Amino acid sequence: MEELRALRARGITKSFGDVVALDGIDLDVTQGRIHGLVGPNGAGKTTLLGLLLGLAVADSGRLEVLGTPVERALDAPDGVAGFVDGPALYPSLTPRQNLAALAALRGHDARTAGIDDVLAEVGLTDVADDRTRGFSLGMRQRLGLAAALLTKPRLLVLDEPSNGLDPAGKKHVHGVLSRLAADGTAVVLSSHNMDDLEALCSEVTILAAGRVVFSGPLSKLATENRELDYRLLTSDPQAARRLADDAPGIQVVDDPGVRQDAGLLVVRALMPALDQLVVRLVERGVALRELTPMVSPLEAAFLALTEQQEADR
Ligand SMILES: Nc1ncnc2c1ncn2[C@@H]1O[C@H](COP(=O)(O)OP(=O)(O)OP(=O)(O)O)[C@@H](O)[C@H]1O
Repeated sequence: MEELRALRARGITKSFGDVVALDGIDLDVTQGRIHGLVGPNGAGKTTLLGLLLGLAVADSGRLEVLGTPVERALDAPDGVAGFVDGPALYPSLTPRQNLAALAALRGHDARTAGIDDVLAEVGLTDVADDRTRGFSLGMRQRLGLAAALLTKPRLLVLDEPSNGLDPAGKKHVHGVLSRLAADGTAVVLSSHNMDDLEALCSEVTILAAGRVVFSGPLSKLATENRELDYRLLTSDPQAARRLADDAPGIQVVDDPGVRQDAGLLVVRALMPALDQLVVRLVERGVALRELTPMVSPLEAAFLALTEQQEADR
């Protein structure tokens, strides 16, 4: 079955005076996927999300959202909703009144706009009639998400939606986004939190200094040609060390953060060399008890790619 494209960007540039925020960005997002944008501070994530929401226009390049080319107008393309830099809310109004005002602005009848449903969906029913002023960041984020859901978007654009959420709130919001994606909505979100991205996204784009340094499935990042450090715990640490020292493509790393007396070994390797080492260990009767990357593949890739880009500047 052909996958429907929610978003296609080619050669997008955007500058603010002398500052080049986006420098030839290509991006593809398919319907029903959650796509993560990650990058150091100032990499251009918010600028890019703002273009998708029609808050600014690109200086050059082609942008197609939900099958329609985005021209130079400042307006959210039909079917797109979300927020950057935190949701815009009226602090003197309650969540219910905020959503009713938004529905009215769009020419909808507040009674039939589904306000109760979206408040329940984001877990704000209990505070639906409290004033928004004084809401925590996490509650405002949830209300911003409710406002976006009210439009039944086919492309949802969120700038750091997990900011300020406690673990339960995060889990709740992740559930909402995953359900939306399962129903066919494309979600593009930025985050600095690798755990969130790994939990939520099937694909990521890494930006550094306004450029794409990686874009694709998370699984590809994990197997990309990059050495990672792994913790290795076996039934016979001495034998494991001897085998690791002799194994081609394996470097034993003396990591001060790892307790040697606990029998742990840290090895740096590409996946095929690591596979070979595991086979050798088992052949020699050394049982494998734990084998985990020291940092997640996404975090390792993020650090390697963005540091390289910074060095090249
Ligand atoms: N309105 C603006 N006027 C001037 N410069 C801007 C403006 N918006 C963004 N920039 C600059 O463009 C670059 C990209 O900023 P952007 O906010 O898109 O980065 P980001 O990846 O979202 O960063 P962060 O992770 O800190 O939120 C930065 O150098 C920033 O200072």
